[in-house]
Amino acid sequence: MIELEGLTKRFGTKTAVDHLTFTVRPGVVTGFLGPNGAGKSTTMRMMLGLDHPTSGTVRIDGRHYRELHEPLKHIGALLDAKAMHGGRSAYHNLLCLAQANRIPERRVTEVLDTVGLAQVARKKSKNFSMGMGQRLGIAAALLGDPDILMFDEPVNGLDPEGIHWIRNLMRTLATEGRTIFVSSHLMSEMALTADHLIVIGQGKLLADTSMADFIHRNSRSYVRLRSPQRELVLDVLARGGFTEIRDQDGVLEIDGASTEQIGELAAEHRIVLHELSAQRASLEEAFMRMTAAAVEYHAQPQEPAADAPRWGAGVKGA
Ligand SMILES: Nc1ncnc2c1ncn2[C@@H]1O[C@H](COP(=O)(O)OP(=O)(O)OP(=O)(O)O)[C@@H](O)[C@H]1O
Repeated sequence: MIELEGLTKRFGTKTAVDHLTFTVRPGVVTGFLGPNGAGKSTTMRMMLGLDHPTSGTVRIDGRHYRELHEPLKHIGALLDAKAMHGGRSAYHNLLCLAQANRIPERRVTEVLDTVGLAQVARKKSKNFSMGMGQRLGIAAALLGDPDILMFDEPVNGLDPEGIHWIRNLMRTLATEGRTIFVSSHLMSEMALTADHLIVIGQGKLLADTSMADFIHRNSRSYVRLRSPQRELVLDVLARGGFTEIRDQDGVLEIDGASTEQIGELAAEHRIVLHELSAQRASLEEAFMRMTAAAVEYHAQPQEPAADAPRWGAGVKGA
């Protein structure tokens, strides 16, 4: 378990992390999200004792990082995969780490097997591809067989097979009862991997909730409908009190309605439907919606294109 209480970090006048209080629990994958510059890396560095908090505390299994005896056996982390010694082989890099942390040499072979680098174990790590370097960094995190694992952007540089592999690895590690804390900018990947989310913006906590709840609270859900009797549908919907409707090239998107309500209304008026489906926003849309106000560096605002959909009451684009 990782517990943060009032964790704060200032760099001069810049407050990178602002009174963060949350707990990362075992047995689930917890995703750590935030726009660029939100303070994710700084938070992770403080969790590992690499940066000192200006105020507040981080506890790893109830203790400060510096109080941990043989820390790699408690917490393993992938922060910067390039941190390895390039002139050494993968095996030698891990062996040095194992020896410095009183970890038996057999673990080196085990973790190289786990991450799929056994065949290239004797090759110098400076010749590794980005994906292989990432796997080596993950092997280092796993070396002490820790109960807590922290991964900063673990899928960086991995190909689709590698991404699938790390997703399964994280889920398996969580199933074993470990605490898994992972940051990523790849929302589609996060949606498949994480059970719980911590979201920060400008150093502050924005959400600490389950994945399902986060998407539910921050997304727009609507009913999508296609019918050859569009005019009749619009008329019936208006009379039924459904006024939040957007027309997207003949496909109607109706807010504040359920498929049951619309389906029954259509049946009552003998309307032919070619499509009727409930739509829910993706994690990416939910994230964009929640963090819009907390993005540090906005792109220059641009005039919307003439055909861009606009929102308001009534039928749009009709
Ligand atoms: N050593 C430092 N000195 C001064 N400012 C820093 C330092 N490290 C981070 N910052 C600032 O603190 C803020 C948070 O940075 P951090 O790298 O933690 O964000 P992040 O969420 O990890 O961003 P990204 O998603 O882009 O990696 C940023 O504004 C950054 O410029």
